[in-house]
Amino acid sequence: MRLGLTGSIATGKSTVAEMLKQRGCPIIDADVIAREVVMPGTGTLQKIKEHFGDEILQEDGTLNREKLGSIVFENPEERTHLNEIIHPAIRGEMKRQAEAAESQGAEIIVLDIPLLMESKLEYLVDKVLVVYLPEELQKKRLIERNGYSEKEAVQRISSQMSIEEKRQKADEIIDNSGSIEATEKQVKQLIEKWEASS
Ligand SMILES: CC(C)(COP(=O)(O)OP(=O)(O)OC[C@H]1O[C@@H](n2cnc3c(N)ncnc32)[C@H](O)[C@@H]1O)[C@@H](O)C(=O)NCCC(=O)NCCS
Ligand SMILES: Nc1ncnc2c1ncn2[C@@H]1O[C@H](COP(=O)(O)OP(=O)(O)OP(=O)(O)O)[C@@H](O)[C@H]1O
Repeated sequence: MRLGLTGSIATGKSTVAEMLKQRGCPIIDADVIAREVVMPGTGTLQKIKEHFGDEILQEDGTLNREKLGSIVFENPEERTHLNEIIHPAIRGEMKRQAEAAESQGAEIIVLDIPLLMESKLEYLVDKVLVVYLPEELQKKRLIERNGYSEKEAVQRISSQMSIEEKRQKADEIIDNSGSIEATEKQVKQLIEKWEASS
């Protein structure tokens, strides 16, 4: 089964992915792939440079992520443009890795995709699991983790579909507003449920 793991920024996807990994599920991480597909020498990085200009690269030729982030999170049109450049490469690589994990006999394969719903990628997976937090707590954890100002945090949160809407569209929900142990318990119960039904 291909499980789409999603949520919104800082709701706890990586935390839950790590728990699923500990229980033996292979994880395919869209954020990691998003970094790989813009390595120096890739066609994707070339296209980003053509659109955003040479200033978007650092002196060593790698992408200046902070600078690109500050452009695309302030400007929805630029964000759409970046998505059009980078998302096809991410999708292709995710599919390739999922097929490889399946051919090695994995039963539950986790595709960790922050923008699964925004990018309409439900077709890539069999079930969607949303890691949920009320928005106020999401903002608090984001500010604590990244040291963002209130404005930077709100800009990033509002550049995604709201977590309430994602929760309504989910097949399964993990509520990560409690302790790590409480989240761990929900992960365990879900795995047991899937294993019993397979
Ligand atoms: C703009 C970039 C360079 C900023 O890099 P930075 O290192 O600061 O952030 P990072 O990649 O760790 O992303 C952090 C979180 O921001 C959110 N996010 C990233 N890209 C987007 C986007 N295009 N739209 C909305 N939210 C986004 C996601 O929740 C993600 O988990 C980078 O996020 C990027 O290349 N984005 C486009 C690729 C993409 O859509 N990635 C999301 C996974 S599919
Ligand atoms: N149950 C919890 N209690 C307290 N803090 C938590 C809990 N779960 C996660 N966190 C913390 O909240 C922050 C966000 O969690 P995490 O990095 O897993 O989110 P994410 O959804 O993967 O984020 P992103 O979308 O940015 O990749 C981290 O600093 C993490 O340590």
